[in-house]
Amino acid sequence: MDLAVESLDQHYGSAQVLRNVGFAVPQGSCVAVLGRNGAGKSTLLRCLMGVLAPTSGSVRWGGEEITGLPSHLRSRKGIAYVPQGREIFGELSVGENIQAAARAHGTLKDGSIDEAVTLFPVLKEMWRRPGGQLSGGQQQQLAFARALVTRPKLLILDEPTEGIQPSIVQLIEDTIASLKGRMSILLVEQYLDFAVSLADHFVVLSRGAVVEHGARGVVTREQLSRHIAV
Ligand SMILES: Nc1ncnc2c1ncn2[C@@H]1O[C@H](COP(=O)(O)OP(=O)(O)OP(=O)(O)O)[C@@H](O)[C@H]1O
Repeated sequence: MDLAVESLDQHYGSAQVLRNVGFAVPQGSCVAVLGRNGAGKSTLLRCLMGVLAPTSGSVRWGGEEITGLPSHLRSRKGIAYVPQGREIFGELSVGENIQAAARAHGTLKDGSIDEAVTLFPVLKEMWRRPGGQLSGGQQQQLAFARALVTRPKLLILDEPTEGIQPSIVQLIEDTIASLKGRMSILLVEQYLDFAVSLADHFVVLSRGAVVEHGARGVVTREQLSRHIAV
């Protein structure tokens, strides 16, 4: 299933934050959305997940219009979201965090939890520990596991390297690489090297507008970094 975003506009009050944004995530591909702080990346993802209603424009998933669909129905349709800051339940244990996600998606007893924990063995070791006591990297792995137990067709990742120590960045990169092809991935990043090593296609946002886009091998690193470097 393809995700197609067309002519998306978003305002916060009188401030326009997204301007005529359009791009696609073809089935099985990995698309990176790049841009500086404040470029509108998180706002775009909130519109894609139904957390915010765009002022205008459309989002289609497998050809179906989902622009007005609430978040929980988007996730039912196979779209999973790992938000910036991860938003895990700090009071709940690692196991409870993962089980709650699987229960909500009806995948509690179909092996999805074992599959997700196999990817992140540290979560097995920390199973009874409150999520709030994990390190940033461990919380990121927990957030990934929570998304993966829903067996998504599209995984949306908002800055997965933010606040993560270098050794875990490599693990997250390897994990995303291993998921490529099994599901579509929409990766929002500020860290160019990370995005370049994973994505097939790049979309660069600046002040809410798409200022560059292109496939790996077509768009150059200079074109990508021009709008990202401070
Ligand atoms: N709730 C809000 N109300 C008003 N303005 C907002 C709100 N959320 C974000 N903004 C503004 O919208 C613009 C885009 O913010 P957004 O968080 O989408 O950017 P971003 O590219 O994700 O940045 P970052 O990398 O810092 O997360 C910024 O100027 C920001 O200050």
